[in-house]
Amino acid sequence: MNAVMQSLSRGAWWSLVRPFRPQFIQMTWLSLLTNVLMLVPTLYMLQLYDRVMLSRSTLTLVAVTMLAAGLLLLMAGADWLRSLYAIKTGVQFDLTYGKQVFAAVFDPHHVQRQPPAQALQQLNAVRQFMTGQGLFAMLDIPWSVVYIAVLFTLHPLLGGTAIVFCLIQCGVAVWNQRVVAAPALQAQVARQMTDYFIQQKVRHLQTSHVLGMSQTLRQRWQALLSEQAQAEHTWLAASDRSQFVNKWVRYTMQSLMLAVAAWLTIQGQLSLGSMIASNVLIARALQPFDVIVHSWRQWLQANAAASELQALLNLGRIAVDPKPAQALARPYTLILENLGVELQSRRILHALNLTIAPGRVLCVMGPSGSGKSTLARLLVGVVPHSGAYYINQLAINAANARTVLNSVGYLPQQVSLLEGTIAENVARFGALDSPHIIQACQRVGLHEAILRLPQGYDTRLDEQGLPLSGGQRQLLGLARAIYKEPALLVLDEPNASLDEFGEAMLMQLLQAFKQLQTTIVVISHRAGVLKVTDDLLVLKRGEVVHHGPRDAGIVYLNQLNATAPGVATESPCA
Ligand SMILES: Nc1ncnc2c1ncn2[C@@H]1O[C@H](COP(=O)(O)OP(=O)(O)OP(=O)(O)O)[C@@H](O)[C@H]1O
Repeated sequence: MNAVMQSLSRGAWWSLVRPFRPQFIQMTWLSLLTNVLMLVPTLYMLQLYDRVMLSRSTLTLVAVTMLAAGLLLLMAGADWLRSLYAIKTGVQFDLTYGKQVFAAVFDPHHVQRQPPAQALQQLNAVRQFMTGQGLFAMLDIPWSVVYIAVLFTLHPLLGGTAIVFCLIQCGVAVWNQRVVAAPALQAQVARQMTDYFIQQKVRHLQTSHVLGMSQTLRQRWQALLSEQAQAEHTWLAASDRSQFVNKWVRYTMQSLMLAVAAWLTIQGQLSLGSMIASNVLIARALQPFDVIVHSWRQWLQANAAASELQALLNLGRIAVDPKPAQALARPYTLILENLGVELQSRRILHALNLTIAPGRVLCVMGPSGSGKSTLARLLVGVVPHSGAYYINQLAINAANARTVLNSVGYLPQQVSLLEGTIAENVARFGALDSPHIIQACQRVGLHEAILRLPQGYDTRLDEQGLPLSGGQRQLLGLARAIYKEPALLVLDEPNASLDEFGEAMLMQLLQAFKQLQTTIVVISHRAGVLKVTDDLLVLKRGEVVHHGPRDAGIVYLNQLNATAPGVATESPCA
């Protein structure tokens, strides 16, 4: 919690809103107009008491009233225009930062400091403050000076008293910030932690229930909830206390101002009209401070959100709109030179030197945790590395992988289907190219099963891939990988959930893609894949312990299994 609070930097808010300076300047001008025109009711009142009442002229009354009504209409127009500008600026803010936040949240090379939904909520918090009353109050503060100047023209004592009252109101605002800031942030962080806990755990509802974890999870959640309730109670109590003090100070000051004006009137130094006008003027002068005190909570949230957002945007230094993919000519030859991968300060892959040729199937085997999946992710460009990785002599790195790898099919170990229709998932959420979608599903033997679903290819999947079975989800992941015949196909445990028919289909598929000169890398614990394998790579603790043609590899694996069982779960010769 402390870390989050320490990360707050004062400059974050301004650096986020700085691009919108022109709009703020326009709003400031409109604020000037609104605030100057807000003097109209006061001046009107003065005219009525000090001129119309004395002259008893109906014509003057009508003329002054019409002038005041016209000016008030202008004031309402300026205020309305200011609100419109604020709304427009909010939309521009969303358009400017929305894309960047999305890109940063979806950048696989950065460890996320927060869940995606939270980043978007933070964007909302900053935008809401930018377009709300709190910001207008800040723009109005300089015009309090104008009201004080008018009070000075009525009587220097009134002006002096107003300055003292404004300073007191500022003091209350600063005290308010001191009292409320820390509990507000603690409450916000506590709420985020509770929400995050629920979001994460509810995904595995059934497993938690069956394994008897529900009760322990509930206890943990209750502990978090009670922390949140405690933090919110502290915050709301501090906030209510400060609002009460603020209200008391404000009303007392307004009454005192009236008392000073009344005393000056008794002394014959002030007219009756000026006495009433002074009460209106001090209310106007203090109003922005009052709104700021009330909006303090919102301001703190927006400021904290701005700091978190800025940190996120600095992390995600990736192109928001990547350049179109460079056309890498098929087929792909992959070359890894002295390539290493380090994740969270641990060496996962060591000095790999490999050439992976097209039109051949490379099978990667090795014990659990030996780095197979990391190698797969590296080949599809989502893992930063040292050393060199080339495709057809073009160097691939974490920064350019997205724009360079234009034809990749990847099936991760956890299939990771997205919420959406079957067709959308196969087409990778791009334009729905029905012939290719159907072709991919036919190739993996899923087409008939999809047609048997009431809504066929339009069946919606949830984020766990339901209503498809485990094997069907894996086949759908495979269909998504082979969609539009990629030049590079990386399959991580593609047969883990497949029955013998599924496995036979997979062999046929790999044969077919070999004919298309596809570069194929398959990670598997199961020996079945070896039937279509050309080359075998064996990893152990992140190092290549064997790389070469399949048959020599099988001899090596058999020897290894005899001395250290478990390199391949099944015996390759079985
Ligand atoms: N994002 C990560 N951050 C830190 N360490 C990681 C990360 N991903 C993987 N590792 C570590 O890298 C090592 C290799 O993991 P990897 O998933 O590549 O192994 P694997 O050979 O595919 O294992 P399995 O056969 O069990 O799937 C493991 O020790 C794992 O803890």
